[in-house]
Amino acid sequence: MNLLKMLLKSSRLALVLAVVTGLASGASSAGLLALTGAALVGKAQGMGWYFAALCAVALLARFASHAVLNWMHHGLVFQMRTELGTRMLATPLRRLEELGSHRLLAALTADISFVGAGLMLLPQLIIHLAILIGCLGYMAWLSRPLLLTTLGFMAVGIATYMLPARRSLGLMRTARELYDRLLKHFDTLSEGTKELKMHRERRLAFLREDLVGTSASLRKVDALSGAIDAANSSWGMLLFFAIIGLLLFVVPTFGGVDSATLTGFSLTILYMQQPLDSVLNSFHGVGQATVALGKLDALGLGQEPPELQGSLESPRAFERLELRAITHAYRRDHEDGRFLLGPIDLTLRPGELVFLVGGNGSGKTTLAKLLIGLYSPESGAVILDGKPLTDERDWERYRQLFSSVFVDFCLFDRMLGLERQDLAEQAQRYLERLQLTHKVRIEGGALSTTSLSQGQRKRLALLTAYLEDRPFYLFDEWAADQDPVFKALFYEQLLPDLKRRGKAVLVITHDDRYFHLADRLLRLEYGQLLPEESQALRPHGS
Ligand SMILES: Nc1ncnc2c1ncn2[C@@H]1O[C@H](COP(=O)(O)OP(=O)(O)OP(=O)(O)O)[C@@H](O)[C@H]1O
Repeated sequence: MNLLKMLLKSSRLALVLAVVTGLASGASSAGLLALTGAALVGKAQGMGWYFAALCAVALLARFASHAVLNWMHHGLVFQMRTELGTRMLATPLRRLEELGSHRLLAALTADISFVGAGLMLLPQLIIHLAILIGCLGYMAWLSRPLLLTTLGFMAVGIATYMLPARRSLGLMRTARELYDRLLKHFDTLSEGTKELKMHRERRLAFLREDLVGTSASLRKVDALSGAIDAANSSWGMLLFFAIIGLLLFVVPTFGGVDSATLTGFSLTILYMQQPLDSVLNSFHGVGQATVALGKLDALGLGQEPPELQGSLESPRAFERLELRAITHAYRRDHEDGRFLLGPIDLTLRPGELVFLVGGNGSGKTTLAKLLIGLYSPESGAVILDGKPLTDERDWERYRQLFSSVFVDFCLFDRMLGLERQDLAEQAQRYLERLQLTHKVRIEGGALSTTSLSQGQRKRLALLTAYLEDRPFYLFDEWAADQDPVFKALFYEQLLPDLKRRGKAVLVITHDDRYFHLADRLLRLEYGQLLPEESQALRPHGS
């Protein structure tokens, strides 16, 4: 039902067109069949032109119906891909992290294609059901008692079909869960290639227990569900031939039915074979699409709120940014493992160079994500220039204040969204400053390469941040991969330059030999911000 609603919502006109042309195709084929039947018993003299005209209508209608269906299918897949991508980006980061990339990938690939294929089946299902109803009407006109016999057989067929079909649907759900697990293994396969290659036992265990194990379970479940559907479809066809057998071999022995009626009945039933076969076979595809749609719903993706529609002017500066008693907790199954950050009170201003330090797992990155609006605080408030952020429009504008480079940064090979007159010259200047001119060129707003060492890639991420030219810069252990010379350049020249330009800069770092360069040193311990240390107490040199 969900599928039908979705289809009606997204392409009502195309659906109507597909059904109308499909019905015209079915009706003209039925007309051809009726004429053939009449001709066989010598009742269609002089109707050759009707036959030719019906052939032309059947051809055109069939072509139009398939063309509309094809166009509709690709339109729907396009629409789903676009909508899903947009909705993923409108979903809170925390939710996306909880889902994991494998589930998102499964949705973007498998679910979209199953839903697309299932939606394609629906118009055909409607057309074929209409043709079947039309045939039943014709049969009622030929002989009511024979129709009742046929309907009796059909009722047995439907009843015996439903039970295995439900089992098959259950198996499809299991298969879909297994597919999620398989994609997680694929993730491991690509991310852990080095570790798997270097350790034979680990590799064999991974292949045997994870990849092959899940893959084999999936094959078993898929094959069983396919076999049930095939058996079901064959059972339906068997009943169908049983009806023909009954008409041809049993009914004549009772007498009372003329040969014209029997011929008409048999031909109609033969004509029903194709739509009936198609209806029976489509249950598998519709079942898969229903399961996929359920998975897409279960992702719980967000929608772009209405307040974000239309133009949105980004703030170019701020005076004072306050975090007031903000908290964040990572929820886990066991409360023992729960990490709570905050409540945190913090005020930051332009022109300040602030270092955020603390042990591994003390909450620095979490605080950074809260600060720049990637996570929403569970309690407390973020106040920008005296005004607390309330709706999504406030938060979206707020996020435009920041340029950030996280540890797991993404390097875009094009300067997306950075159209400016002097972009190329500026980028060239920064490339020189970052000592990358011998490696990378900017060509038509794109980087000539991103295949570089990790330290060089981080410098390119810094280049993008420079070009964004926003009022607040956040670096999460940026210098960790830099050589000592460039590390010194970063702390002693690049950061002070940003400060001189009036930028607020927050640097997450473990490099204690540079702590003395910060205006303020914030220290986190087990999710709590310690009282700020005075300049005199800071380590100077390691
Ligand atoms: N995605 C997540 N899901 C659940 N818990 C998380 C997640 N990310 C972090 N945590 C937990 O939150 C705590 C703080 O993590 P966070 O990454 O903020 O620490 P950090 O101070 O930046 O550490 P490091 O110096 O190692 O980068 C950790 O104890 C970690 O277990």
